[in-house]
Amino acid sequence: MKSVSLLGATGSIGVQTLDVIASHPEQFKLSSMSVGKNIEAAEKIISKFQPEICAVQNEEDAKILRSKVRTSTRVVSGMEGLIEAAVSTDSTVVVNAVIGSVGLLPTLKAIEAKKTIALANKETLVTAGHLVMEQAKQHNVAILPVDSEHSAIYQCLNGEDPKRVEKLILTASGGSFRDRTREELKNVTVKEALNHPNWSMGAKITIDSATMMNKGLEVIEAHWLFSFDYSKIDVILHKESIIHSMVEFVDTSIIAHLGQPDMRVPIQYALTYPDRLELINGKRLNLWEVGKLHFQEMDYDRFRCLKLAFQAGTAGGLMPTILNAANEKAVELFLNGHISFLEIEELIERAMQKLSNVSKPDLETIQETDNRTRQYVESLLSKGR
Ligand SMILES: NC(=O)C1=CN([C@@H]2O[C@H](COP(=O)(O)OP(=O)(O)OC[C@H]3O[C@@H](n4cnc5c(N)ncnc54)[C@H](OP(=O)(O)O)[C@@H]3O)[C@@H](O)[C@H]2O)C=CC1
Ligand SMILES: CC(=O)[C@@H](O)[C@H](O)COP(=O)(O)O
Ligand SMILES: [Mn+2]
Repeated sequence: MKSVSLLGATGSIGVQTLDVIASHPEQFKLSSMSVGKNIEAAEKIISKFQPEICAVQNEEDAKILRSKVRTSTRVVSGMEGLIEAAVSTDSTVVVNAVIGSVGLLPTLKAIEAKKTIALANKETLVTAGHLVMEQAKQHNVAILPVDSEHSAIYQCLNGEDPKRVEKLILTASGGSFRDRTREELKNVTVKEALNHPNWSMGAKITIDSATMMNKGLEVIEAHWLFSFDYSKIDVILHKESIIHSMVEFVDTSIIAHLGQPDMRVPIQYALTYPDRLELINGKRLNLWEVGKLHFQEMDYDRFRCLKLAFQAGTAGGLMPTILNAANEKAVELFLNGHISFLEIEELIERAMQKLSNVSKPDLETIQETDNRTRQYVESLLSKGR
């Protein structure tokens, strides 16, 4: 029986993780969980899974939840609560499925507590990859990828000598606007941007996918997870999301990972690794039903966010922190109707130009820069750009 701590239980990855846990009750139990603001959903999850701890973002919501909970679950709140949910039970694995750089501190604390990390929260590695990987090495803790591309690469690399790897090839669906020109992107709406062709995901990552920043964040995530230089990481457009990613070797062989676009597969694999379990209600992939698979070279002028992410990753230091924080703020502004779709990349670029870089930043500098970047992006808005 594996005991699981789940951060972000009410989100897209969180709900699918609960589905995996419930589908194999003999294998998994939920020992702790966290939610943001959705306490109605939290109440239902608590009643079904009876975890020891539930962390809620705000104390006011925590008070309401405490008055409703009928189990012995302890309801805690704030960042302290989130960390408690990550470290204070007998769990051996923490699934980090919160959104944004808020996931960084609980990840670092969970590593210190020697928990295996099943990482969906890519912003954590983008904002402070060197700190997370150093900490994991120091405590001999595994970081297992949940992100579909990284889970695919992890499986393609299995047992291979990294020196024999030519390239990691991440596939990108192209998101909601893959067939539109830049001219056509000027007036797209939030509703259109939220309509991803292949995956049903949370709002922020769906917008990231439409701007191609998701792939940019994933390039940086791959750099840290697999220790490859950016010159060895490539992105290719593949609109069907059937090949989840590939690895090319020095002898020209390419190993690819294929499957249905179903996040329960990489979530479950991270929980069972190195073993596998049947995916309950999983749809098998019949390639004759798919028919053709399509591939296209990446156009970095069309997808400027991807270019910015490669620049930030290659520059290193604080640049990925700035890229990530500016993106989080800009996406929030777009989702709230304050800026247009193309202004997302503009604000990120301006933040990267304005804020200065520092190599090997410590945690405090990263947190301070994250805040300062968000404030800078906000200030551009109030100045009317
Ligand atoms: N969705 C997907 O298929 C994939 C997602 N990922 C990555 O996984 C992570 C989660 O994505 P996804 O599930 O789509 O996101 P969602 O927006 O669906 O869920 C986010 C979760 O985090 C909680 N949350 C939000 N803000 C805070 C906060 N400030 N403090 C604490 N908790 C908070 C939310 O709580 P509440 O709803 O209660 O407010 C919710 O439980 C992201 O990093 C994403 O990039 C990676 C690959 C695929
Ligand atoms: C499911 C998953 O891992 C997402 O990150 C997905 O990859 C988004 O798709 P694109 O970014 O390729 O549009
Ligand atoms: Mn992905």
